[in-house]
Amino acid sequence: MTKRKALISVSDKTGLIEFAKTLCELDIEIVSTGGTKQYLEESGIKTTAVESITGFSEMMDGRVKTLHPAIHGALLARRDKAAHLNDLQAHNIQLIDFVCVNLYPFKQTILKEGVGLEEAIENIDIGGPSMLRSAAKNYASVTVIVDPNDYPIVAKELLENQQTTLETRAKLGAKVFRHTAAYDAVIANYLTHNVAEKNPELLVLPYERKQVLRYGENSHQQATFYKNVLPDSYSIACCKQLHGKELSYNNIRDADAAIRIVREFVEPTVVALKHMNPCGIGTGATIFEAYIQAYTADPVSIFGGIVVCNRTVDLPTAKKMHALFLEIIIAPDYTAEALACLEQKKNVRILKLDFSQDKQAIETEKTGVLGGMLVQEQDSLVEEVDQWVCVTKRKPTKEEQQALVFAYKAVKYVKSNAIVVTNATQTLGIGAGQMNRVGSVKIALEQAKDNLIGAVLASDAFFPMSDSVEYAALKGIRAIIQPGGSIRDQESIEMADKYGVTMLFTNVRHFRH
Ligand SMILES: NC(=O)c1ncn([C@@H]2O[C@H](COP(=O)(O)O)[C@@H](O)[C@H]2O)c1NC=O
Repeated sequence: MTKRKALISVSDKTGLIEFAKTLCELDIEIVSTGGTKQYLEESGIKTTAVESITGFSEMMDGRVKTLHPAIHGALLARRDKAAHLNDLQAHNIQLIDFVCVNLYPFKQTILKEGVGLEEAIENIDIGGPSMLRSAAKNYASVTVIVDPNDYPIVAKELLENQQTTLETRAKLGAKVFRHTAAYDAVIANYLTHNVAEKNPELLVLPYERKQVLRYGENSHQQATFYKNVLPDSYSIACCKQLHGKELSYNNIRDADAAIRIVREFVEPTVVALKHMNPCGIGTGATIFEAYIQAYTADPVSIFGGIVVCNRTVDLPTAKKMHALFLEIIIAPDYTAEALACLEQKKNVRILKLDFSQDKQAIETEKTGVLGGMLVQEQDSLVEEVDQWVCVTKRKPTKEEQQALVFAYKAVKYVKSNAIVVTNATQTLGIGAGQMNRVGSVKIALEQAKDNLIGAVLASDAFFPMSDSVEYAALKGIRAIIQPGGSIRDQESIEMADKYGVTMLFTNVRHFRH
């Protein structure tokens, strides 16, 4: 009786020797390609060269080695169809029952420094996915392994029963199509980018599971966190957790929102955030100062919130944080004493984020809608402050100008209709997500009411009417920044002039819905 055959052709050799030894123990003949054969034989594992089956030697630098009917016929033949088996016999092809293939490292190649198109193209695997797909299509009879993590389960079943179960083969087959689809998606996106195609007719998104979450937005919703297979600018997906409970769905979204804000600032900055909106943004000469600014911006809302710092957390800052209940702290690093201080609380999630990564936001923004997905560029436009126009008689003082720059950075990250009241180093009042703009103005000013000397106000979009301007002026605001663009801008300008308030137009709107 001819031995059962396993075809092994792998780039990632993890766990291979042990698995191949198990196949030998079970008297399964191993057929392999050049590099894999050499690797196995160096460990004393005897294999048959794939060339002895195809009758062709590998050619074109490995572009063609297993692409042959003797391989694909052996994998695709239905074992329950006499006609298929007759075809095999007619061509003297023997069945292959096991396939163990993983692919040329395309992703790792394109991530290397200075890799050109030619090298990338040579790392597009063709023969490997073809074998995987043939085997996976025929999972009813063929066991296919694309992930070395699956060697143990297959080995176990073979050692116990000489064969794998249909259930396992079906799972492994489905996994293959996920892997080849994701592999092709990375290639497709790379080549699409290469030809600068901005709106391709098909969107293919390779994401890998990072974490199965305990639940989603609410405890009755299932949820999973998937991350882009290609690392992008610094993000919640790249954070390393040093301490505390597992991140939840809401934690991840909030942390993401907070990280986006801190990206905007170069100087030491702390962002405190709750429910996708900042409740305090503070800057200072040191991270301690910045934290105090963010905390005092709204000492009530920060409770149970998320704090992101863009500098190493030191002991004095950690002590202040420790005095509060915070869900998550994110920073580029922590001094040993600061970490020890924060770790006294069992549950607080302490995360480290490498801020040195490229912060240019190249990843697009994707929003799910029922039945589809919207894709847009991130709102990463850098404001050109010298293009802002003062439309009122009164011009901003130097201090007001600094505060207006700070306010306009902050308002961009507040849910529309967004209004922020700030000084030059901290938010003082934040009106978020109201259905009319004057509602947000009132909320922001009510919160800032004890700190309005020298405060400025920013709006993420134009004022449709002059009522907001009047309200702000009556409360003591002396300078306002907004995009402008309403057909009734003139009314707002006149209202500002009436109260001696400065108003700048930026001509750039920053809705955040
Ligand atoms: N061209 C082919 O027919 C072909 N057949 C298998 N491969 C790949 O070659 C790699 C293994 O090659 P080797 O055993 O020679 O080191 C595997 O990642 C496998 O997916 C091929 N390479 C690329 O397409």
